[in-house]
Amino acid sequence: MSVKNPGIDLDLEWVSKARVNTQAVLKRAQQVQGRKVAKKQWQAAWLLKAVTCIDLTTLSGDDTPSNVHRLCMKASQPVRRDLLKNMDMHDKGITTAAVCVYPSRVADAVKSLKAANSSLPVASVATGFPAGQTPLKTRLDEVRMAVQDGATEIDIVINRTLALTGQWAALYDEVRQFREVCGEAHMKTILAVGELGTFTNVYKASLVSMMAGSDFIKTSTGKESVNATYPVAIVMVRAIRDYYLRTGHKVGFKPAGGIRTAQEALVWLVLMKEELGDDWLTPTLFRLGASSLLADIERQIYHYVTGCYAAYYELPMA
Ligand SMILES: O=C[C@H](O)COP(=O)(O)O
Repeated sequence: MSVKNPGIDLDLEWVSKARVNTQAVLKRAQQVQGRKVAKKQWQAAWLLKAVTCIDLTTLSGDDTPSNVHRLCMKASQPVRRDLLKNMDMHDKGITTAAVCVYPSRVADAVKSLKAANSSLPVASVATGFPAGQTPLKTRLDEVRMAVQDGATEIDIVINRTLALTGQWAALYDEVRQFREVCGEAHMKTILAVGELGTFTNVYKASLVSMMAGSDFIKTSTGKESVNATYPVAIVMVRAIRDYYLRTGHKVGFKPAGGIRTAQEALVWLVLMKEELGDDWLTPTLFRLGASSLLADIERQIYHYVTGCYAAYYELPMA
């Protein structure tokens, strides 16, 4: 990743004046979902593009060095080589964008990738993921530990209590502190939109997180009951656009949570292209956070190449 957002001073006037037109957002989301996505070889190309934007994730209580190792191997070779060869894409270095794990598993992921000679980034969730309900000192220490263990991307969660009670200055200060302890690591800020109540709150939390120096804003942890939805994405990408127009800083977007099908991945790409343009169609500014999306994408690519569907056991880790 090379794009970095230095952030700006908190502009509370901008935040307090923000309003979102719910009906317009819902209408726009419906339009995007209804778009015809590219067919045949174009669709296969778009699916490969989606693969390169995935943060391949495991965030489970039963994660171990061995399943993290498997995840890393899959991230390094996400689509079967024979399928890529058939599409003449076998020497293009196609990998996922990163692997994403809990802080305690960062060292395992770094070790596995190093042993495989892979330079794939390791992202760590942090700051009391998923609820963010631990003391600030603990949350800051967690970021420090993940960075020390080799994570070069940190997915922090915001303090929803501050957002829900309108304490935007306090939220800005916390995110700023996380930014500092991230150092050179890229920071993705998870808003947990399913717990923010209103679109206006989502827009304000997006703005404050960007002002505080987030390199990406991310919808969800995958653990809330409502995760990445298209309407909420419209609100967030428009906040990204407004922030860019006002400051000149490009901030990335990461929908995450419940994204499971190739079809959904294509809709997310269309949404990015139409709302933010081609600059946001690369892993530097767009990620799909997902634990099980890759299986369906690989299956659709298999179908494109062979004309029939693979059983899941025919595709490793599918
Ligand atoms: O950050 C990524 C999410 O936790 C993944 O959610 P998922 O398991 O629903 O794909």
